[in-house]
Amino acid sequence: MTVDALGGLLVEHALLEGDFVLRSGRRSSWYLDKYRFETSPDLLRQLGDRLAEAAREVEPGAVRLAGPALGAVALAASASMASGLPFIIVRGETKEYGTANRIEGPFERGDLVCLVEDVVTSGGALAASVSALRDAGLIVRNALCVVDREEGGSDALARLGVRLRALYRASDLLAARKGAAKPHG
Ligand SMILES: O=P(O)(O)OC[C@H]1O[C@H](OP(=O)(O)OP(=O)(O)O)[C@H](O)[C@@H]1O
Ligand SMILES: O=C(O)c1cc(=O)[nH]c(=O)[nH]1
Repeated sequence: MTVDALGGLLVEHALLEGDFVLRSGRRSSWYLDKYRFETSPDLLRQLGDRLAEAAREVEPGAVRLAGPALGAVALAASASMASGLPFIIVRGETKEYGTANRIEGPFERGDLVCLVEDVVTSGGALAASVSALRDAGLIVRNALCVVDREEGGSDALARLGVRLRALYRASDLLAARKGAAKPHG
């Protein structure tokens, strides 16, 4: 499948129009519902293949992928299967019982990881994951996402010393949507 064809399927399956409050508190007239593409086995496989390829390019020395919960876990799992790299899961909050982990899955201090995210808007969610990973002694220099909404996330991450590579820019997806977005609700 070509990059453009996969982008078209993301729009077809997941682009919603309406009035949405985003994680950052901003409002938007559109929303890319990642769970609509991550729950499709064909799309998940295709995205995992592309994220694995991108991880090899941007961080060839990575020994693990890292997926922030919840949305990026399926993507990290798919990219892990495609690349053979193990992955870890970054919780939003430390678990309050059992292992009391913030980061799930085995790792060693000093491991170089490549972050995998679904959608980046302000970069706030990824910045929190970068802090959690660095606090645990992991090295993070690169992050991948499926869609960069181009609303400051890349610059915010750059200020933390993390480069963001997106499979798709929102402006390209929106330009190609040709009325494919679904009304929400
Ligand atoms: O770049 P930001 O401004 O931080 O916004 C993007 C983040 O917000 C969404 O997560 P959401 O809060 O929907 O969490 P979920 O993965 O738990 O569903 C999205 O999946 C990113 O993680
Ligand atoms: O910024 C967000 O919260 C956000 C935007 C978007 O398009 N999709 C999503 O899952 N989250």
